[in-house]
Amino acid sequence: ACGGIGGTTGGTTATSVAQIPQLKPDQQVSIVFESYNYGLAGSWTDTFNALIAAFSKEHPNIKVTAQKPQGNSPNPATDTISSIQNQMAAGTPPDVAQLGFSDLDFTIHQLGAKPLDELVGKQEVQAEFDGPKYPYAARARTLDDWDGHTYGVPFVFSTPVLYYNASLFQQAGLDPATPPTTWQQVSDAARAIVDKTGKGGVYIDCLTKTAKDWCFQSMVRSNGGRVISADRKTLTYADAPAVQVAQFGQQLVASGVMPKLDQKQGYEGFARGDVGMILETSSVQGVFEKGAKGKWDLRDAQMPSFDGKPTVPTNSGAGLHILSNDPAKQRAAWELIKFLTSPEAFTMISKGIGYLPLRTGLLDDPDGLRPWAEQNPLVTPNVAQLERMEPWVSMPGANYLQIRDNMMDAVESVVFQGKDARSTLSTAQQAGARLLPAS
Ligand SMILES: O=P(O)(O)OC[C@H](O)CO
Repeated sequence: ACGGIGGTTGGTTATSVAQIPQLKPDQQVSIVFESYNYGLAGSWTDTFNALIAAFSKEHPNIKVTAQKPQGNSPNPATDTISSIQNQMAAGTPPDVAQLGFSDLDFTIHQLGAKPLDELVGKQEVQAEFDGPKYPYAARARTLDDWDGHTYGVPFVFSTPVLYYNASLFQQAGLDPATPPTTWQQVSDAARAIVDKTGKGGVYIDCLTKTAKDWCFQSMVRSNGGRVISADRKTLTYADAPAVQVAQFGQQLVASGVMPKLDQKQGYEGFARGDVGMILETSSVQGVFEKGAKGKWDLRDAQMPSFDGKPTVPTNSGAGLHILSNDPAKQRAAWELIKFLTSPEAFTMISKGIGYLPLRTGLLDDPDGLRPWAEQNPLVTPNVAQLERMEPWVSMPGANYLQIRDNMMDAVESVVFQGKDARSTLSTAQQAGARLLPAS
């Protein structure tokens, strides 16, 4: 029987590991922590440096060496797995790593992430999620579960948020108090922005290989389909709902309201005030706030719907996983994980970067994040979507990345190069189907 969000696909799952001892008060331990949030200067790196400094103060016996994934992809979050594999081949993997939910199947079955409930015991895992004060949001706490075990602690993520430039709305004669709620309204607003201001209309950061597939999955589900069947055995991204999403993106580009930009150009352009709207992860909210400060009015809204069909927000982001085989390092890694997911840490992460505070009770507490949230309403649409969020589903098997990348390459070529949607997605899907694990 399968738990989590899908079936296992073979590999090397540990089913029984010994519970690790506590560290002695004077026991010195060094661990390596790898996070893609070290891959972008500014709000990401600053916040993570502050987090590790605060942890080191609380745990002077644990020395943390923090590093970004090896590689030079424009999106450091796409370098994580090859980085771990290279270090594993060299015999020196990091002890604790922040790995994407899209990589979960592979992380468990090929990278050998440890089942935390066996490492530290079920009760301690439960206590971590319940917290003494602010429990994890219900939709967040099981994202790294599989087959009845907890292989990671969900850490940083967002749902798809529609950020918009209220100053450009005003210049275009649009009402910034009523942002678009449907994709048709987005298209119309984008047209007005292009025509009246000469700026870009909208950038949907869900339609390229670099964006990965978290919010493409969300858009397709919001149009009544899926990219892979619920049992993760059949690819379904050449079905009508996905084809229509790709065609919609293509029309936006062809009509000149979505600029032909890659991911980095897209979010940097929006931060500069050169694009009216962007569908984006809140991981770059700090970049937008910095760009907007003193120059233009940054606001946001929930993701738009297709003609009023209910939206299905999915999550981006990553969880924290223990890869070390050494009991002392495993315990030190667990201490780091507990700290990084503490109320104190989520307060720093939400304020500094913009990711969701997964201990959502913080937002209701006058001594927690409530005063900040009242001054910073950008968090509100994201938190509302968290309540009905569905998991970002990882593709199955050892070829999962190739399956995902083939799909997103096909989507990208439809949207940005004008390829025929139906035939392009069908051809890619047939190739992807051959890469699925035999079952
Ligand atoms: O998945 P997130 O939300 O952590 O964001 C990382 C993105 O890939 C940045 O573009």
